[in-house]
Amino acid sequence: MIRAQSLVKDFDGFTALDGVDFEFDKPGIFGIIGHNGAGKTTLLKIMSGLIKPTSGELEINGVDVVRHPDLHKRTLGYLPEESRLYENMNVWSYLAFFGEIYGLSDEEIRKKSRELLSKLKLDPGDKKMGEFSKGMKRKAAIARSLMHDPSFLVYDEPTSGLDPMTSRYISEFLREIKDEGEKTIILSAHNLYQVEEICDRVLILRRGKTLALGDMDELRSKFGSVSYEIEFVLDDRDLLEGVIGDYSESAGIISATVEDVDDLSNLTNVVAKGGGRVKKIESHYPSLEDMLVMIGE
Ligand SMILES: Nc1ncnc2c1ncn2[C@@H]1O[C@H](COP(=O)(O)OP(=O)(O)OP(=O)(O)O)[C@@H](O)[C@H]1O
Repeated sequence: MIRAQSLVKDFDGFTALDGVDFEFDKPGIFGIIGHNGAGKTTLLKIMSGLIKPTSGELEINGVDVVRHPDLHKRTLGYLPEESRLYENMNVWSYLAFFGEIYGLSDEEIRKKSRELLSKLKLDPGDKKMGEFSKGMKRKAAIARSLMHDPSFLVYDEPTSGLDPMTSRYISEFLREIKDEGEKTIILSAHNLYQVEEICDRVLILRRGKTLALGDMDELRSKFGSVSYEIEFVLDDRDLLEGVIGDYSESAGIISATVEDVDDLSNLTNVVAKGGGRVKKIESHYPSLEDMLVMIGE
């Protein structure tokens, strides 16, 4: 359970977060999105106990994170936007190093490292981490964040800069963690398709303020309704007068977008009565990307 109330963060007179409130009350994935500079990393750092808010309250799983960040860190796995890896180490020593910091036994370290590298499909061979690809580095950092089996994960842009295959693999990995039903994952991302796919609840930040908060259905109803794309054939174009506005035509097929379900029904009646035929109707919901474009910088 996360409860954030009126979180404010000032950096030398610049307000990066300006009174952010939200709650997330179950295991699952909570996404934070917004344009560059919206305050995502600042919020994630506060949620990790790495920096303190200038004012406001934050409680995570019963711990007052503002006053007791160290208590919170025991159950936290944090993935920064850019992880500093130990270039000359191999990944086994790297995971062992962090395993020891977390107080794991040698046996636990070996078991956990094997399990995580296999789940993440990270096969390091005899490469040092400095020789890893970006995707391998990200996977190593994710494995490190999970060594002590934390219940709360804070991931800052887990798939940024990765190719679509690796990005997809990491999304699937996060979804599997979510399906186990024991961990809460807070992530920020610019890959909005990924956020739509895996997040249960999304916070949209704009210049440090909450612009919207909800699951995808709630956000869609806030940012606009469904529209319908229709394709049909109809010989007598005069029948369309006053029924639809703009339409385009290619190889005898007419395409139009209709915003209202009654207008759609009216149009399909006109097409049927005029001896035409509807070939396709598709519903179009606003995506998170559409929403971010709508809200502007
Ligand atoms: N330590 C700092 N000192 C001064 N200003 C800061 C500091 N950290 C962040 N900021 C400012 O706070 C604002 C929010 O930054 P933040 O990194 O949280 O944004 P973001 O949403 O994560 O951006 P991006 O998508 O580009 O990573 C920015 O204007 C940034 O310059």
